[in-house]
Amino acid sequence: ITMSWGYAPHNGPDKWADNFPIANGPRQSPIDIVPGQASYDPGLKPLNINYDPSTCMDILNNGHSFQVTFTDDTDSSTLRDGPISGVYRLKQFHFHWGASDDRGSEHTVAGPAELHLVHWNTKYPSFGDAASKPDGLAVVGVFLKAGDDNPNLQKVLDSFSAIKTKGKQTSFPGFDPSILLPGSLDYWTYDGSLTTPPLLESVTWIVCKEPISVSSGQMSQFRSLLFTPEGEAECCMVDNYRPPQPLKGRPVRASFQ
Ligand SMILES: CCCCCOc1ccc(S(N)(=O)=O)cc1
Ligand SMILES: [Zn+2]
Repeated sequence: ITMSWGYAPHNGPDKWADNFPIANGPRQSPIDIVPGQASYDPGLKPLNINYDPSTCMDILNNGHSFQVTFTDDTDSSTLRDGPISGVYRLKQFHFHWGASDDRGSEHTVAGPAELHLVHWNTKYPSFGDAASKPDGLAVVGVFLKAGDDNPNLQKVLDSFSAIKTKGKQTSFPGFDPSILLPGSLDYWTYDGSLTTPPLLESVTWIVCKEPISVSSGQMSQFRSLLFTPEGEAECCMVDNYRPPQPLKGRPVRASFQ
């Protein structure tokens, strides 16, 4: 029986190396970002993000998080510039969050949750192919900070009743994920990996300095999702984040002073 990885004591982050030895690799994510230790790189360009809402298709509970998936057969929703070269296409976005407002982000500047917008390098034929290349993926990370209600988030949360359990999916057309981005696109960047199995070391991480807000009530809605499929004993989808991994000498650059 193949191991089903998760976030519980028996199959969580401390056990992933058993089936995915790259978990102890040289460029694992997330990391603890220490603002004072990042080095400002004047050569870093501003992020160039262009999303077309018509590429937004559906929202899915995959048993680890929920994800909003985009059609990626054209260069309609793209990420360019910043620390990357070439054109990367938006594939999906998802979140990681905690059981309480004091934890849940993956990159630790910390907070109750973190948004990941996942893009793949169009020099490769597909996301799956790009995911195995050192320059294959670029993930934009945005911290969520406990505070005011975030109306831009509410549209996503309002779909949760249709995707409460693992495997449920519903159509989610016309959503523009750029409304989830903070006002400033100042960022830190470093070379890392997927933060869930298969933990492939193919991600250029681009972590925004400025958070977006989320209210405690909205965080409770995240926590109403389930890890478990319909008909199984209910297990709330919380604490679906990997703790920070060793930096192993990697430089962390800042796009701002
Ligand atoms: C080759 C199949 C890979 C399926 C998994 O895809 C992922 C996994 C993690 C992330 S994350 N938390 O690092 O943004 C992004 C995409
Ligand atoms: Zn993620």
